Amino acid sequence: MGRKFFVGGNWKCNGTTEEVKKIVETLNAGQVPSPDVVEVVVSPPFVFLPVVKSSLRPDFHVAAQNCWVKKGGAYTGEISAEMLVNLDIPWVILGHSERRALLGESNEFVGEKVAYALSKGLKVIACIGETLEQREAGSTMDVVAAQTKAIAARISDWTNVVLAYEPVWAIGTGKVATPAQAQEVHAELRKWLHANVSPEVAASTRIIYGGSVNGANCKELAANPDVDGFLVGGASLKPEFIDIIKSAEVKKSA
Ligand SMILES: O=C(CO)COP(=O)(O)O
Repeated sequence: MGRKFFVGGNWKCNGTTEEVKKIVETLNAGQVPSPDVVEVVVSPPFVFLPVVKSSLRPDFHVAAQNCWVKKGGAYTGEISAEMLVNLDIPWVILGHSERRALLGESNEFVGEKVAYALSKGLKVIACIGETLEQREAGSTMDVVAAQTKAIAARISDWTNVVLAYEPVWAIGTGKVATPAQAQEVHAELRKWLHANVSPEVAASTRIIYGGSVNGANCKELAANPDVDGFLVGGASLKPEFIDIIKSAEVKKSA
């Protein structure tokens, strides 16, 4: 079936020139499995994309953390998909919960962004996930299905999409989902894709987990059959990101 393990590092709104240089040096020196085994994508803030792209090892790739919903123009402060393509930035993260919550990005808006970015040739890490209140109310699957549906309704080709399940209550809290909790939602999402998109898309789309992933908990999470990798926040700024990349080995021996 061949869903290649995927590890993304979301640096969020962090870093100085000096810190970025250090992180890249650490990444470049890290011993990791070959690109046949794991796909690694790091996502610095926009302003550092060119320097990271030009100094990063060639087997790792870069992603932007957002892009505008349509063709660029009079949208002060925005960065367009066209610009990312122009700079040869292959990936973009869209729909992160921080943007959904703090900047009011709706399911529909995120769906439109995903469709536009794909139409320009970008690959997309599309983020979904429930809040603690939603989980406690028992509506986790309804929430992530609605978020996924808003994307599915606007795209027909899932080849360049990675779906990142990031429960909001696990992001930056140190409160990681248990392997069973992650597996349960990933399996349900795959079922949803099977029923609502196609069996092929369900089988081939990578569903990665994000939320307090670190060097200590990654192997246990990676061992789950429907966990195809990670989107890492805080730990992606630290040397332990290399250990998280190495957790791809768990799949090889599975
Ligand atoms: O939001 C995340 C990645 O996009 C996860 O963040 P943390 O790994 O810091 O919890």
